[in-house]
Amino acid sequence: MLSVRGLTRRYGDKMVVDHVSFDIPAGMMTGFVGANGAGKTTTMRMIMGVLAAQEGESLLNGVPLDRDARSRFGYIPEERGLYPEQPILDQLGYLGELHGLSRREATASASELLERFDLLDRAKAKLDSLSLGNQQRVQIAAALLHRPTALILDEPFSGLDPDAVDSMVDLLRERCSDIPILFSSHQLDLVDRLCDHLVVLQGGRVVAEGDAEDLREGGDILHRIVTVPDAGWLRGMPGVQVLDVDGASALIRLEDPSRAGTIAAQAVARGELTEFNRILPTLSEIFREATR
Ligand SMILES: Nc1ncnc2c1ncn2[C@@H]1O[C@H](COP(=O)(O)OP(=O)(O)OP(=O)(O)O)[C@@H](O)[C@H]1O
Repeated sequence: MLSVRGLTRRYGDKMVVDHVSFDIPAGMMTGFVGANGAGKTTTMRMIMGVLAAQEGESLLNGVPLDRDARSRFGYIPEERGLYPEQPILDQLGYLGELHGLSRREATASASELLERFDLLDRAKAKLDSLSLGNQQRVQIAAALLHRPTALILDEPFSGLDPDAVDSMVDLLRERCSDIPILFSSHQLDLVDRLCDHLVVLQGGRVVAEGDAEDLREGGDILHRIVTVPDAGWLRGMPGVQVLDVDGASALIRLEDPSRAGTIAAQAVARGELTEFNRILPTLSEIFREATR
């Protein structure tokens, strides 16, 4: 588990990251979301040590990160960081060496990843001769080639088409299933689909954090109820807020969710109850609620 404890950064008088603490559990994809300027990139830079924290620290399994521990991480920085005008395989080989691999190991690992992305025949090409999506794949290859102990990925999916996102996620799940992964994103549909754990930042502070299922269970739970012939009777029920009725089907919010059984029993007594489902909020809805 990677943990962030009290990380703080000001620029002049402006507090940009304000005593931020959260966990990035191993074996999970942790989504890091927040509006532009919320402080995600600044936090990730402090975790990676490329920007000094003014207060606080980051720890891996309880041990504060030092240069050595960070050199085993994989990082995609916001500004990317590969050289546009240099051949791809040369760069990856050099980077692998920086991460402690021999040149031969680095080249073998880079070639394997490039092959996986169907880019091996472009290994000698300059990075900027590739499409943006393929450049992004090379960035991912650079983050993965030394079998990292944790991944810090700043907007790794931006600019990728849906198939490319899927193949990237398959690769992450396959090769990094037991390490902490933190990725920032503005694509809430992706966050909904990919996250096992979520951290929501607003104005430099954590406003929601937790496992996806716990957050959803603790959010605004609705019920879809279908009663034949008509669900209109629910409107008069105390403790039931009817959000929408369409003939036999209604979307309701219960003031006291533990009364769901009573409502279901009344529906049965009145006629035919054909459906009664809990509808958990999506992570996008949790994000919107937390940042309202
Ligand atoms: N070097 C700097 N000097 C002054 N202010 C800075 C500096 N770097 C970042 N900031 C400010 O810190 C705030 C947080 O920026 P940061 O890039 O961390 O946010 P973010 O959540 O990653 O945003 P985005 O989603 O747009 O990438 C912003 O208001 C930004 O203008």
